[in-house]
Amino acid sequence: MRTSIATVCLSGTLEEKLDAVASAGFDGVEIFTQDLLVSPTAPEEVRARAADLGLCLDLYQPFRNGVELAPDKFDDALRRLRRTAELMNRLGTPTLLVCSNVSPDAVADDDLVAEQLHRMGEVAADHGVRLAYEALAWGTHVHGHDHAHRLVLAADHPNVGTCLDSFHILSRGGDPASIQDMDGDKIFFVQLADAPLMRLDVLSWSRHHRVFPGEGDFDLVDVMTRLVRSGYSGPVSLEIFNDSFRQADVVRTAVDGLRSLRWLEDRTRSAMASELSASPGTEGSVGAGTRGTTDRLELQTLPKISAPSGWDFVELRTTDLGDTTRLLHRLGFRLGGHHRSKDVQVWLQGDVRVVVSEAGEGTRRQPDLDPRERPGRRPVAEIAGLGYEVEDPAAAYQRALQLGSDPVNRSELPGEAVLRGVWAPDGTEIFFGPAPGAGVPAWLEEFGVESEATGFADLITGIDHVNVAQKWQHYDEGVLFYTSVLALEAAAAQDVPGPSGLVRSQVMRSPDGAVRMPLNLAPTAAEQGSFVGVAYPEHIALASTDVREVARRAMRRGLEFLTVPENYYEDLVTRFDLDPATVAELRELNLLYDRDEHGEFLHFYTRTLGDLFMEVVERRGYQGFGAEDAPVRLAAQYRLQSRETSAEQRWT
Ligand SMILES: O=C(O)c1ccc(O)c(O)c1
Ligand SMILES: [Mg+2]
Repeated sequence: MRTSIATVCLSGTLEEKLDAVASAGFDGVEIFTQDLLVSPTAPEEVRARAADLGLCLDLYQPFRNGVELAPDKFDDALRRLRRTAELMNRLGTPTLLVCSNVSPDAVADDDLVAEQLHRMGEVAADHGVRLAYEALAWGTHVHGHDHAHRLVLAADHPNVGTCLDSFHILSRGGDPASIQDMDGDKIFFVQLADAPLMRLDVLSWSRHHRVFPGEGDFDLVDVMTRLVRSGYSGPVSLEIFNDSFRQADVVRTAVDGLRSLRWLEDRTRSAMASELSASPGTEGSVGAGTRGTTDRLELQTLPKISAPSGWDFVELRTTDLGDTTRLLHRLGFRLGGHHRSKDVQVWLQGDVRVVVSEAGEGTRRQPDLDPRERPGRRPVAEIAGLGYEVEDPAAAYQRALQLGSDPVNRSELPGEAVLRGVWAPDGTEIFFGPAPGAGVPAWLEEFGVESEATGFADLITGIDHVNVAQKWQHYDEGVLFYTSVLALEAAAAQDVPGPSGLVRSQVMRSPDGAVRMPLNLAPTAAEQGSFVGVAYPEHIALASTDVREVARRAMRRGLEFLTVPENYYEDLVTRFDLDPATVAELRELNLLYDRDEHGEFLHFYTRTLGDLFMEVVERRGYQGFGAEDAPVRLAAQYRLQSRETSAEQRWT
């Protein structure tokens, strides 16, 4: 499948965009007029630069208000078209996107429109270019892909075809099924965009909220399936108008974009497996289709994976080993051992394995959280890495690389277990480990752990969820990464009110719930105005069958809890009619409480250590994540942080 991306998706100058698109590995690019006209680079130079980069200039766009015109206005449209076609010849772009008319003056007469498209086709033919007519969702009269295609067929000119854009089709509830009945050779261009479902007028929705495939709610596998059946063989291009993408790092956005297309291509190939196995093709790709076209879309596949079956380990990195390991001890963890060749410890309890390493030079995960750049701040502990148990670690690693992820290099000595990992967009190191057979994982032996059984009653049994902070620039990228690289599924997003802003929260989970990761949108300290603090802290939530006993033991061992305000407990009684003894116990142990239709939820939070805190949860059938309690936590953390910050300011 030939991949392309519109320059409008990306931040920066035209020149920066071309470089990023090429370095990400796209085959081609759509040039937006706006990007060219603000550039000092001549069209011929753009063409040469693209050729040097190995990029095809697939499309030039948009040509607006050029059709569906009153006859007295059409001559000027043809004049503009000639000028545009000349420019396209200099650029070397073969196809021009012609939008349906959005003006109140647009003409509704289909015969006239077909005739105008035919005459435009003649101008295009004179210049050796093609016109791809696209129905904008907010077009005055032409806003459906079927309608646009009927007009194209009626125009009956070899240089006039259809441009399909998934956003315009799906945002109006259009049915993509009709695509498979189109002659693929009459589809001149295809643009893909996903979007979250919203109640918003289609124009605002399209111009601000499009996202890459896999980052929203549209069924693009269905669109792709229809497209394959049509026999279309041209580029599949991304056209995403998105406020965050326009501000994010151009190279990262381009990599994210190509990841979305590769993932979609693979999903489509799987969805069409039985249909396509009937047709000849090379291994891992799809050959000629039912229409007998020799070059219908070829779909590449990725190494197959299933979602992780569990957590292998979490790795904390800290500048204060004492503080961090004390926290673990207070929660009932015991030192499992020291790594035989690295300065790393492992702490164990139940099925939970926490690797603790000391932060050294160049090991910071998020540079803006570096304590050395913030003299006077508390020592930092953070989630550095997450290990997952997967069926086939080598395949999962290969797949992640094919999806454009950067490998993590961990030095290992001969004979030591190989840790295969990649960087998540949020800076976490993601490791693929084998699903455990009998006994302890191989890597644990390097810590001198021979058996995980200890004879202690482990009150903590596993990891309930891990909450990872995402920067707003990379939130959608994070969702796609965890979807495509780990096969997690995205639940609906929620907004949690906090003192420094709404925190967007979205749970990524494996189908059986063994791995659950709420992603949280993290405003950074610098973006917080007067609020000087660390970014949104992350946390590991530990599962327990008796959270009250964990809390009691932790209290005896001196754990600093995040304290819960009395107002919260009063409200609990109002909400749930709890009896006084229960509430007294919750209060004594700093426990929070929630209930849903499935059951009850008891949990507590520790105070934040650096950029990290821990939560211990007891689910009695409950299926949520304590969203009602999160604002209480955010407010308590905010108060502590501003108190600590102002104390520091007094001291410095
Ligand atoms: O928002 C627009 O105007 C616009 C322009 C060109 C397109 O291809 C499109 O899908 C939307
Ligand atoms: Mg479009």
